[in-house]
Amino acid sequence: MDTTTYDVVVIGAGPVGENVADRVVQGGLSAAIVERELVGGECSYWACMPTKALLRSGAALRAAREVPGAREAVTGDLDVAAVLRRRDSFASHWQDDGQASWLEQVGVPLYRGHGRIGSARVVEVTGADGATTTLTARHAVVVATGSAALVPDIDGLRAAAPWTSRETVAASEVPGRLAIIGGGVVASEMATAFTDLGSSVTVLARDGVLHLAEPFVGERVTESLREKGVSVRVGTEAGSVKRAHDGTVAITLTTGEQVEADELLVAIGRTPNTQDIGLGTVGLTPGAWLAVDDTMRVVGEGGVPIGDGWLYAAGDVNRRVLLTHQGKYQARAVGDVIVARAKGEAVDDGRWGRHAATADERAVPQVVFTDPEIASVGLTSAAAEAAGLRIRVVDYDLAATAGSALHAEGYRGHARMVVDEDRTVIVGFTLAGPDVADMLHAATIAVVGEVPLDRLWHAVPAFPTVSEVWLRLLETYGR
Ligand SMILES: Cc1cc2nc3c(=O)[nH]c(=O)nc-3n(C[C@H](O)[C@H](O)[C@H](O)COP(=O)(O)OP(=O)(O)OC[C@H]3O[C@@H](n4cnc5c(N)ncnc54)[C@H](O)[C@@H]3O)c2cc1C
Ligand SMILES: NC(=O)c1ccc[n+]([C@@H]2O[C@H](COP(=O)([O-])OP(=O)(O)OC[C@H]3O[C@@H](n4cnc5c(N)ncnc54)[C@H](O)[C@@H]3O)[C@@H](O)[C@H]2O)c1
Repeated sequence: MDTTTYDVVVIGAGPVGENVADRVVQGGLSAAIVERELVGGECSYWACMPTKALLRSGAALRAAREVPGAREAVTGDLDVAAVLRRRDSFASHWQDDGQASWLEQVGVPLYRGHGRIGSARVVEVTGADGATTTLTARHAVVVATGSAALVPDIDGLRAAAPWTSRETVAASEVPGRLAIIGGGVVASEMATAFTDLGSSVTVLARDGVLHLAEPFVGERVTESLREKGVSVRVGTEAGSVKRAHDGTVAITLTTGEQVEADELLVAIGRTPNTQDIGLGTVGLTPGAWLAVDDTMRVVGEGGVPIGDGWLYAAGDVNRRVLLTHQGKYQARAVGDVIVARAKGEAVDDGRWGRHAATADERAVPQVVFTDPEIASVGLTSAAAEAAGLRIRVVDYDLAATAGSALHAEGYRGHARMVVDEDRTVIVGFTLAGPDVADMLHAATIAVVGEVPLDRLWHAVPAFPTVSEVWLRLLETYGR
């Protein structure tokens, strides 16, 4: 048995683990990383990148069809094989050499195998050959093991071999009929992608489509999916599932109705990858999400850090925000705080401090790549009210901007800004419309910077762009 010591040991080389290790090394400490599957994690091979590659061709074709002049040049439909090839290339053909060599370049040794906490500051790595390597951390162990698709206990579901996001994103063929359980982000994006690719899609959205967003979001995405021929069944729940010998999947709803499909995607949320990482050795429950303090130290009962604070958790596994960019933001804070503590430097963990992931609470940006695109940051009006803020909601029709008319014929879109009336700052912003994704960062800056509306009047949007909606929202609010 081989034993090696580093300042920091990171379990999981997804986008978050990679960034923690890099940050630690940039801070002058040594770090090793453990990965049981592919360096790059879910995001690179089965999530962010390949899903967006699947969606982009359909969006580009729609965009061309909405502009006279370009429309006439479009003579056919999507080339499905070419879309899948592009997806394969964005998933690096499920090979991680590129990301593994990046680790080498930044000076982070990679241990391939399954990592488990053996005791305080000790990680046991079991390789594919069954051999175990023991890694000891002088300062910290960081759990960045991410999450996996949650498969509910529906009668017959597991036996029917449903697709999770992984099989869907990596599909080599487009099913004729695709049923989806769930109405969240994965369900909405995959319903859009597979409809574009030619599947006949049914969405079983128990709680509605994107129901946690501003209400106009779910309405517009549902309307657009239905216009494309998707059967969106809101308020319906699967009671049982059975796959016949010919491969057909029959989903019996709790109402007794039946939906048939060739494949069934289950997209009802995530479960943490903590079942088998040795949590029992530190008094935590295997399979649980890891609760953390403001500097991402894992805490047990009563919010007290484990041991002397040597165990950290970042990314999906701590359940704060299940998004790559936000996990990487946590990774930067975690890497820096571990270095600061190791060197005996001051820890800056106050609100908006260098070592705290404050934006996780009130300023999370997200883009959902549906048609229309949804871009949001901060609190929805409902969440702001629930948080006890005195708010004013300001709405504007994106189609009423000069830029939108130029952008596409029949442009449909909407913007909402949620203003905290006591401080006259924006606490939430949501956009729905074609190509709104890249307009989001302006809103994120306004929310994080807590820029007073009076000052925003001096941020003049260029004419004629869709971003002129900023001026229109201020005018609607009044000066
Ligand atoms: C279909 C889909 C689409 C998405 N699209 C987006 C998007 O467009 N934008 C966005 O921001 N987010 C998106 N997300 C979310 C994003 O994928 C996650 O938030 C992100 O991958 C989390 O990163 P992570 O490093 O915490 O975990 P992961 O990416 O899950 O990486 C964890 C790594 O740890 C490894 N691991 C686990 N256990 C062990 C162990 N015991 N030993 C060794 N290694 C281990 C895993 O193999 C994995 O490589 C999407 C998610 C899904 C499912
Ligand atoms: N573009 C992006 O940013 C992007 C894209 C895809 C995924 N993601 C991330 O991946 C995570 C997982 O996505 P997701 O769509 O699986 O989860 P989600 O939490 O977004 O949505 C889950 C949906 O399933 C429904 N649901 C829950 N339990 C159910 C049940 N038993 N039966 C029927 N419906 C049920 C919920 O009402 C909800 O609509 C998200 O948290 C998201 O942050 C992000």
